[in-house]
Amino acid sequence: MESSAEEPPPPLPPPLFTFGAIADIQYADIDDGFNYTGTRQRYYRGSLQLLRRAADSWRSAATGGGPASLLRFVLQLGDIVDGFNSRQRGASERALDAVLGELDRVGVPVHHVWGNHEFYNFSRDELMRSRLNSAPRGRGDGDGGGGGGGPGPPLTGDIYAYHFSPAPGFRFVVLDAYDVSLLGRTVSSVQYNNALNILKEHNSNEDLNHPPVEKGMSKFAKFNGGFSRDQLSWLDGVLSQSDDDEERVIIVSHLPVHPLSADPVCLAWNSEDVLAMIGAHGCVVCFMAGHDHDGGYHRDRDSGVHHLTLEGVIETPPESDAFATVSVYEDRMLLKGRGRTADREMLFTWPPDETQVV
Ligand SMILES: Nc1ncnc2c1ncn2[C@@H]1O[C@H](COP(=O)(O)OP(=O)(O)O)[C@@H](O)[C@H]1O
Repeated sequence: MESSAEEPPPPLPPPLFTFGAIADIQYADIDDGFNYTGTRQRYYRGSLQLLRRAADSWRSAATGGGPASLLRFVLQLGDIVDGFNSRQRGASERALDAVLGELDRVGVPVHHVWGNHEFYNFSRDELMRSRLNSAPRGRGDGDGGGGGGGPGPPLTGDIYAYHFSPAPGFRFVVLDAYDVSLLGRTVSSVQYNNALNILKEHNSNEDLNHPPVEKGMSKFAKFNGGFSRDQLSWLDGVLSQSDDDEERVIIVSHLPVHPLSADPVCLAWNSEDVLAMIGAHGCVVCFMAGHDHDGGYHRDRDSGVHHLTLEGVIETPPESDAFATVSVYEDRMLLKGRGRTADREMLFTWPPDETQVV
């Protein structure tokens, strides 16, 4: 019998590790509503059901399968509860308990990113003391977080950023996209006034939540924020160390930074600074964000970095889903999407050779 002309590709080995990712749950125990422009329905109660389905799926991934495929952790990309909760006494805490209860059932660590809705519900101090602060505490060994140890200059003050290594050769960096923002900063603080100056320099609207119409300026809205010089120099140190250690780095932030990976109105104020820094460090392979509920994806032509914006749970109808389970291999990440979130293969090599389909 003749053998077929083309052999099928060999099956992939088991992944090195697997993780879950979800964005913009924005749970509130209120009736459905719409986004500000009235163009998208928001399913405030339904978001908890969608989170439950994601948790069920991750729970079986964490407990089933072979040891190498076990789900290690979940990334919660920000806006876990909606700002509407803050209008009713005690509702923010109740909503937070409800969503964290669902995530607890998965039985793996959850890494929380902070978005604008975290600050509509809680002060920065409250967040720092809450379960939404997932930075490892009191460690100085390079896997520490916040103001703790790690390469580069230590983080000072109340910037919520840290890094962790779930497996040898891989590092995740959690960024604080509201470090420079009106949100979460007290009106009398130096940080608030610095942020106000930046915002007013680019946004002349009376309502600073109203984005400017000028091209490239729409990101300068009050519901966004940016990264301070301190945070960027800390990030530079972390990435330099990862370059030296030949690690692959995945950065996570509520706000996206690549203009082709999301609606530009959703970008961080100083997105260009982060893009330039990523471009200067070969270790970064992926930047994951939320905030734009439509989601988005773009592979940067220069750096080869995958910029992935996850679809928001809050604008996902009850009959659908929006979450990802990502398996990480030596040379790629395979994202298995559910519902509105599409499957995606993200190769690490760049530029791709002709045997690879990007
Ligand atoms: N175009 C706009 N003009 C004025 N205010 C806006 C505009 N878009 C959003 N906002 C306000 O900004 C805040 C955040 O908007 P929201 O849509 O809830 O953010 P997210 O997309 O993070 O859910 C809300 O208070 C909302 O009313």
